[in-house]
Amino acid sequence: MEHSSLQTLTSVPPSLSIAVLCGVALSLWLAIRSKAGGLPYPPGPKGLPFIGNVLEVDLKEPHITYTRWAAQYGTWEVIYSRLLNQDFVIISSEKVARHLADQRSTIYSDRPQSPLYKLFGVDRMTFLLTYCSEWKAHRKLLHLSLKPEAVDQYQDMYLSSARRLLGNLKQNGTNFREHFHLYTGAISLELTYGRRIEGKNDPIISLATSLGVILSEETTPEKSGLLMAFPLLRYLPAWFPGLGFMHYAGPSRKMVHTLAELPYNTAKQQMESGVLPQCLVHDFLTHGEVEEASAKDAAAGVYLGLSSSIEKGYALTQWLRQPAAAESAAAILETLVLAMILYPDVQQKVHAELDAVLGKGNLPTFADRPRLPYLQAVLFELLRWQPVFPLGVPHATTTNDIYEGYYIPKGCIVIFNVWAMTRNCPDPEHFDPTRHLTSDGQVIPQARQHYGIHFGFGRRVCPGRTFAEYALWAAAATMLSSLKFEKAKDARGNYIDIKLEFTHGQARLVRFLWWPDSDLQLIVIDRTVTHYLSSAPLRTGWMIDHQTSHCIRGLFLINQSADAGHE
Ligand code: HEM
Repeated sequence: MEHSSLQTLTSVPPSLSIAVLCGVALSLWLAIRSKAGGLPYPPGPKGLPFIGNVLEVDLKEPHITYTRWAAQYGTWEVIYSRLLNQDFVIISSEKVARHLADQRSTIYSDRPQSPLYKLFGVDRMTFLLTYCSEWKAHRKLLHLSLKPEAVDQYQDMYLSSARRLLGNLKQNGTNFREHFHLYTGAISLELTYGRRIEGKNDPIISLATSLGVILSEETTPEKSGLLMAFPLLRYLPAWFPGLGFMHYAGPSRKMVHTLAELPYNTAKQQMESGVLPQCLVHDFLTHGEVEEASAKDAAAGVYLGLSSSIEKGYALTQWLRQPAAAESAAAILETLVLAMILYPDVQQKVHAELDAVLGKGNLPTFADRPRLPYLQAVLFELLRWQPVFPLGVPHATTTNDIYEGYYIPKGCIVIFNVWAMTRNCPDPEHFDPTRHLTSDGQVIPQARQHYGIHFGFGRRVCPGRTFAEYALWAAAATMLSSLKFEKAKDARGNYIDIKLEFTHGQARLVRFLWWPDSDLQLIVIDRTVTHYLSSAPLRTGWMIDHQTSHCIRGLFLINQSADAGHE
């Protein structure tokens, strides 16, 4: 009997067996897709059995795929998709995002997890924690120092750091990206531990940078996927083929531990001796009523993301999906420079506003901020034009949910499609600050609320938003009060076109501007210096613009023949 059924099976033509298998797979797939008492998942692309929509997502620019889906599936602003075994909902409407994240915050405030977090020792960082009591303790602490009234106290710190940034740019514009990272990193470090750094050779920063390199090179979403698909692999030795990255797990854990302990303990000793300046750890020790371990981790979570990005460029933060303080703010400053070069009329208006309010050549203070609405609108427009987190930072659901008759399962990854939310306006690719202004040039009241989408949703919303806004404003106002950015010119004096290109972090969350290092791309002009002193030593890279009599310094190596021509 057995034999005959086997014979029957083997005698079936192969094409029929494949058809039967596909049929079974399809019914399984359809069964999976209509869960929870027959309620359907939100609309979305059908996808293939088992692998789901993996092949349909443009991995380089997933926000473009998701925005196309949002348009394709019409008025419904929540799209469902499945990548391998993982459910996703993609929300492309600010209203729905706020509704779910704010009003159902107990369901929508978890974070997706990876087995690599624990393996590499970063699982206790605030931004990676699940929605648990430990996370709540971190948020309580961070709120102490990052609430608007608290960050307001640091005005002098932002301004003096912005002036150092200006000095660095004037001194050596070639490394402008490094200056931006140093600026945002230094102020965040000072805010966290009250520790002033003068350069990237600070031992703590070097350690964090090395850690960032390990995490960036040895841990990738692909490796995370491997361990999630085959959890037992983590118990195999690191020499096992394909598991070489596990060699780095132990050292990484040690480095994270050192980085959480060392600066915290130093700050604590300074506190005991009465010399610790106002900072996060100062507030934690004075008012924070939580375990010391939580305080160390909460501080390290802010600090780790920032210091690693100073030199090696985004390493830690890309991989961890850390919505990093320094990295995001530095990326925004780069985009500011790009916008000023591509839209000289906008730059001219910013200069005019600054000169009218401050007087030409004077540096700003925060008292000037309310009188500079155009500059504020430029900062709002920067993030709308080129959001740093085009897909926000993913949340996950803690339980099943039903929204408008659609089923959203527990453990579903929730993507906030910030890109789509910033494209629903006329001519979205055009940089136009006046979108955020009334007809008489004042900032429209809703602009600030809409800007909030770049800092996340619900209980997970970025605790550093106000701090970031101060830091960006100080840098932008200080730089633009003195500097003018322009496209570079070739040897014949023609402007060199800039190719607008963005690149993504490994986790494809953060978009970075792509500046090919080899090209002479832009020049920075000190517009406060109108007379060139011939007695001053002529420095490589400086030249005079004879039309404006401005002193100009190339951000990249100035083309020799162009240089000679100007001199
Ligand atoms: C322009 C700069 C910044 C941008 C665009 C930004 C954006 C974000 C976003 C989108 C999130 C995720 C929110 C969500 O899950 O819905 C986030 C979380 C976070 N941000 Fe920021 N951020 C910036 C600066 C900062 C700064 C300066 C700090 C600290 C001083 C900071 C600390 C954090 C922390 C700790 C989290 C994790 C919150 C959690 O998971 O509960 N960020 N940020």
